[in-house]
Amino acid sequence: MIEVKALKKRFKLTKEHQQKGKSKDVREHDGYFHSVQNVSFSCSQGEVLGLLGPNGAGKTTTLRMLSTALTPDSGHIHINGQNIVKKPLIGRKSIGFLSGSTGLYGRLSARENVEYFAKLHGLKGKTLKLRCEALFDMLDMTSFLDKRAEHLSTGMKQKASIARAVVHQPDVVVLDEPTTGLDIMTTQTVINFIRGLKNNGTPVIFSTHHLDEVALLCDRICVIDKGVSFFDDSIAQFKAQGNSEELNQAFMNLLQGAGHV
Ligand SMILES: Nc1ncnc2c1ncn2[C@@H]1O[C@H](COP(=O)(O)OP(=O)(O)OP(=O)(O)O)[C@@H](O)[C@H]1O
Repeated sequence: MIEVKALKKRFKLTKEHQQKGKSKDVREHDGYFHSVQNVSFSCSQGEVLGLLGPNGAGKTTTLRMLSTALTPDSGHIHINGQNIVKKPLIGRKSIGFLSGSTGLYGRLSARENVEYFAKLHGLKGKTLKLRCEALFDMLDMTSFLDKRAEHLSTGMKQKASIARAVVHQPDVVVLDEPTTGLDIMTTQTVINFIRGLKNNGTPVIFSTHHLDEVALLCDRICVIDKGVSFFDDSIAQFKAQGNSEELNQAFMNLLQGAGHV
């Protein structure tokens, strides 16, 4: 289980970043951009949580704190009771993180990339081979395993990046917009893969702008805007914010209710 409480992260503003005039974001003050101001949510065994919010809401900044790439200014992130803000090494072992950038080594093949990260996580021998082969199969990667990463298509790179992120069988999987830019077939493979993680009991948190994927996968929803989470509840409660099964309406109603549009 992962519990996130009252996360905050601000960035020091350089002269180039400072905006002038009325269009200035309310989060820009005191020489800082307060990207994440108060974000809380939780996700238990076997649940999938969708992190929703308009562009610039603070989703990626939040997920980068979960991955330990960024240190929160304040707040807590507990995985199975361990505070990973205080113990980032435990966090790195416990979380599988897919970021927006692929992070693959261009000169290594897809197979070599995944096996390399498996070795970094201490896997070896038959265990490493079996784990990698299982992932290659689940993500339908066999046709391009020996191609260099720099020559792979967007979808192939994304599959290799996902395999790389989860090769160590992390306790929690965090995916930043995992299907952005993918074709229909590849999107379906990724959706099936997330379902497989859920069925194995792994909590999955993913950010997305695609509400059709939310309807297919999510048990819980967290909505954030302007760096603040103002909804963290079940998919049933999320749907209840609209008049029908139409999730777009629920999303817009929530943003309007919170005074964000
Ligand atoms: N290093 C930084 N310095 C200054 N501002 C930053 C920095 N990183 C992020 N921000 C700002 O924080 C805000 C939140 O960005 P973030 O990437 O987390 O949003 P997002 O919800 O993931 O957006 P999108 O849906 O467009 O990907 C943005 O306004 C962004 O410009």
